[in-house]
Amino acid sequence: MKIFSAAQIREADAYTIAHEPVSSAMLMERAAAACAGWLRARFMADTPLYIFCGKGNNGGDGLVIARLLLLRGYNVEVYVVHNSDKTSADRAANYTLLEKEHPHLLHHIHARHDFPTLAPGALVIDAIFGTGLSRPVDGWVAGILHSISELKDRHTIVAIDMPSGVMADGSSLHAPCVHARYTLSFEFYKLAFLLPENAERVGELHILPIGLHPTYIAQTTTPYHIIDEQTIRTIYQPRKPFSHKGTFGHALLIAGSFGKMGAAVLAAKACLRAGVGLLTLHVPRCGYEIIQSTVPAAMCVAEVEEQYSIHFHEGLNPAYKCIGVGPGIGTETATARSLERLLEAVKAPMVLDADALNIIGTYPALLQKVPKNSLLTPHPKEFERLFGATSDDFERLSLLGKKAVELQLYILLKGRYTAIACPDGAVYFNTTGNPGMATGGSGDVLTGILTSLLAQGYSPKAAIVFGVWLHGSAGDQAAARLSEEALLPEDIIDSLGQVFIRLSPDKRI
Ligand SMILES: NC(=O)C1=CN([C@@H]2O[C@H](COP(=O)(O)OP(=O)(O)OC[C@H]3O[C@@H](n4cnc5c(N)ncnc54)[C@H](O)[C@@H]3O)[C@@H](O)[C@H]2O)[C@@H](O)CC1
Ligand SMILES: Nc1ncnc2c1ncn2[C@@H]1O[C@H](COP(=O)(O)OP(=O)(O)O)[C@@H](O)[C@H]1O
Ligand SMILES: [K+]
Repeated sequence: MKIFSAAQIREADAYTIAHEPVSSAMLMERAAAACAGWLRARFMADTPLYIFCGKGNNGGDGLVIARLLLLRGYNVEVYVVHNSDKTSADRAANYTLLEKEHPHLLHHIHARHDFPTLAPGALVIDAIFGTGLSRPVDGWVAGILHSISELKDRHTIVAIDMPSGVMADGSSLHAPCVHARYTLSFEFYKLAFLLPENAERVGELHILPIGLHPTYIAQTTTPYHIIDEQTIRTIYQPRKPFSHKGTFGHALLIAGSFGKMGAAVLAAKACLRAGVGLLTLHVPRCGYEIIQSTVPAAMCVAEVEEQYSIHFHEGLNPAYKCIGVGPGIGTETATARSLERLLEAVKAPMVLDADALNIIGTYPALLQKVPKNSLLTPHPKEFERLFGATSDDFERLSLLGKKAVELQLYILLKGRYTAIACPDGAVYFNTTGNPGMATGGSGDVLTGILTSLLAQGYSPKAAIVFGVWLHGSAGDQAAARLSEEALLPEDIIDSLGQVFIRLSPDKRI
């Protein structure tokens, strides 16, 4: 699913109007009807309802929502926020319509002191600004956005298309914005919704389809995409009946150290459950018995010492299809040296996570030695250690994309919506997963999955997109069974099977 900019959304709008028997007024009616339907399904008609409308088309949507809900007997008051002397034609037409039928329900806000006192338990609709916002809101209108946000603990705030004040394509980190409980947005995710800085503003997001033209959507390019299950189904390769363990590759995981062998166990189990044919673990001496007894399906090569030997790469088995390195390896100098030798010796794409990334953060010259098309999986702190601090999430997203292209690596940035930047400039956002996965070890599971998929022959892009989606989906299955609170990384691993079954309809029981 594509993520379009505000300008492209306007073009999609215009294209739809030009190529379908639908006018801009009808499109507004459609958008508002989708919102009114959503509201009717959740709120009773006697809920006190206050709709704040701006002077652009977002305000137009608010006026149509008011008219449609009045027809259903809702208890509506409309407040026009006079942010500008100008207005859009469709908004003006809908204002006239409402004024003719319900003049007593229309109120006007020209200054902050015009803000009303609300009845208890009210539903507040924010239709002041949508995708047309060009710069941060200031002056008394900013005060109105504050007044609405201040209501959030006592009233339910629903934003139409965007929480007012949030810009679709740029940071509004320090700008005044409405903090909504729900955002009902039309047709597309906006980039702003996917970044942590807007989490408290967007609240629970619902994307409502309004039938924008499929040809425009298919023809228009954008670097930003949402990973959807349809795409995953085209990536997933079901096993063929005559396949054997050699078909699914031999992976090597270099993970664990004294006190952190759990990371190696989790990555190994995830690697096996994600379908690898053969798995070898390379661990320090202390890890040998642990791996042999907890992951019997894996082979184990142990160092004679407690640290990683700088020569171990000389014994690398050429049969390894993919090497995953990092979870729990520590950042000792000897380990850093052995990582350097490994990066120099390996030519095929690898998976680098956790301490492998922390070591590279300390010795940045190592970045140039990482094999092209490798997968790097930093969380935000690791990302900062690798590439430096940024002042907002948009700047960080842009740095992520720039580094992936410059270094010809796949770099993901973990989070609620993990962003995967590709060497070709594309960025994929993952929407699966839940806060139950915010627990130590979840990332080790992801490393195991990615190493497994690369070893099985998935291309680096397919492996990272599929792997991140799979990890989040398994986390969702596990949370549905156990709750988010009780979820452990092992449960993500145990749920991988259910996700594979979902992807292969003929295997459903
Ligand atoms: N294709 C779509 O997605 C559709 C979009 N529609 C609605 O149309 C909206 C976009 O409408 P518009 O382009 O008219 O834009 P908006 O209504 O989002 O904003 C325009 C208004 O904001 C004012 N404004 C802009 N920046 C400002 C600032 N920094 N401070 C104060 N005032 C500022 C302008 O003067 C104007 O009054 C969407 O968000 C959506 O709600 C729907 O009506 C129909 C279909
Ligand atoms: N709130 C959340 N919503 C969705 N996914 C999450 C959330 N919190 C964490 N995750 C996922 O869990 C994983 C945590 O990885 P990481 O921080 O590296 O953990 P660790 O290093 O402890 O193993 C990431 O893949 C991340 O995307
Ligand atoms: K809005």
